[in-house]
Amino acid sequence: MSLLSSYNPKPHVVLFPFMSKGHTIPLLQLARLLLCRGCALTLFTTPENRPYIVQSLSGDDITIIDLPFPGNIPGIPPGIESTDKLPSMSLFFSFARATKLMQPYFEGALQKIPHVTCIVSDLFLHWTVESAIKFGVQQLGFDGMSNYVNSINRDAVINGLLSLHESADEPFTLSSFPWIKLTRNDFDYPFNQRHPSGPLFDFIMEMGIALSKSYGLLVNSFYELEPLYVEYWNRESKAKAFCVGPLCMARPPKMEPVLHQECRWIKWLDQKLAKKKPVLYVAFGSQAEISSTQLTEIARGLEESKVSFLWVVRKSGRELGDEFEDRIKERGIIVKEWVDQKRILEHEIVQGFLSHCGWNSVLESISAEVPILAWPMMAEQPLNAKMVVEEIKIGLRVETVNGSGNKFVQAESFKNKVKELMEGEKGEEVRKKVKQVAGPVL
Ligand SMILES: O=c1ccn([C@@H]2O[C@H](COP(=O)(O)OP(=O)(O)O[C@H]3O[C@H](CO)[C@@H](O)[C@H](O)[C@H]3O)[C@@H](O)[C@H]2O)c(=O)[nH]1
Repeated sequence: MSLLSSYNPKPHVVLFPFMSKGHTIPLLQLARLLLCRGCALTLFTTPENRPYIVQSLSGDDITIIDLPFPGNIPGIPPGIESTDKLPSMSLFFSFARATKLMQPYFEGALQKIPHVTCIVSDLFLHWTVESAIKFGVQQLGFDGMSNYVNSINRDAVINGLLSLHESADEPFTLSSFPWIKLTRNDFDYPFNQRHPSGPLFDFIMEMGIALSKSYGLLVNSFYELEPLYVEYWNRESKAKAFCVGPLCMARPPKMEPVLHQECRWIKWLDQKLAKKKPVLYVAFGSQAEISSTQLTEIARGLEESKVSFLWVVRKSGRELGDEFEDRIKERGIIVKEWVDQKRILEHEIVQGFLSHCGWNSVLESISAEVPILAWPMMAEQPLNAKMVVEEIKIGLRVETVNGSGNKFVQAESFKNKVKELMEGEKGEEVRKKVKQVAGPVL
């Protein structure tokens, strides 16, 4: 073969998503956009994640390469290669740190790919930046969070705001955004500590150092949603933010329409539409851990609200009691399978979303013009909830017992807030607002 015939004129992007649904899904959506724009792609994953990738992406211009996921990691059972399958989210850090053992395999494979234009990899895979430097290729980071959250984190850390007060409940004001008041409880471990330290802290610092060596940060957001925060980030940070979202607006995979017709929950939504009964969608992402006691409170709150609801329960559902489904069957449906969340949110009859405020869920809700009832649980979700409720005003928030440090919510708060969102004046206000906010992307 001549040199000329082996030369591929298409830009060739290497994508490496972190093995977590909330991180993989948006990068697969980005992959579809890049394919539509004529790029060739190589996507790295692991054997257990391959089927999910294959069902979401196909075509002549995409190569999928499996790298072995490290074995013998204490606490992580063999075959568990995605964070949503971990026996406990307390293993998240061990899982993320273990990925560094994939570096030699990644570099071995990279060596065989000619003409790589750039590498897009998750910040959790921070070691990929070193690989990119070795191969003389530009790398762009992806962290799946908003500019609002990235900017708040930066402002709080750089200005030492997290160590101001002894109590994690004591409010402080951000230096660059004085209208934002936070407490340390709004941050996840280790940043909810007055003097964060330890292996997880070191890991996050490594991510920061890697980002400073990146060409930039791809952000799943759009400028009009958070202009102040995009501008702040791009003024202050070496790695510039490129807003490429909302990625959920990317063309869905071809197989999805077939699935829709077969889903009992879509048929159920169609029936509610025929009866003009607005539905609240209830779902908490791919990895939230909810205790049985808390599930019971949600169930009672939903039942007593008398609102129609579709609830995706990631557990067996047995915790809800045998008669629960019978009692609510006129008004509610419980789904234990993986659903097409975007499709549900886009259903005309879905008019509210009780959400943990994972960033993908927030963007999917905005794109579908559905207001949110926010119940953040972990990671940056409390900050996303703050943005949803106080900054862009497209949602309400449930009340936790005993203030911000505790995430437990009683049935009464669920009931009252669900009614407020679906039937009250405040619900109407946020419903109007979300349509305005969605304007630029629709
Ligand atoms: O049955 C399901 C369940 C989930 N999803 C999709 O899975 C994604 C879930 O992402 P997200 O809403 O962001 O929640 P998490 O899975 O909790 O996401 C993690 O990753 C996000 C992006 O970094 C962070 O914002 C969250 O805090 C973190 O928990 C969304 O696209 C959903 O549409 C489905 O399609 N079907």
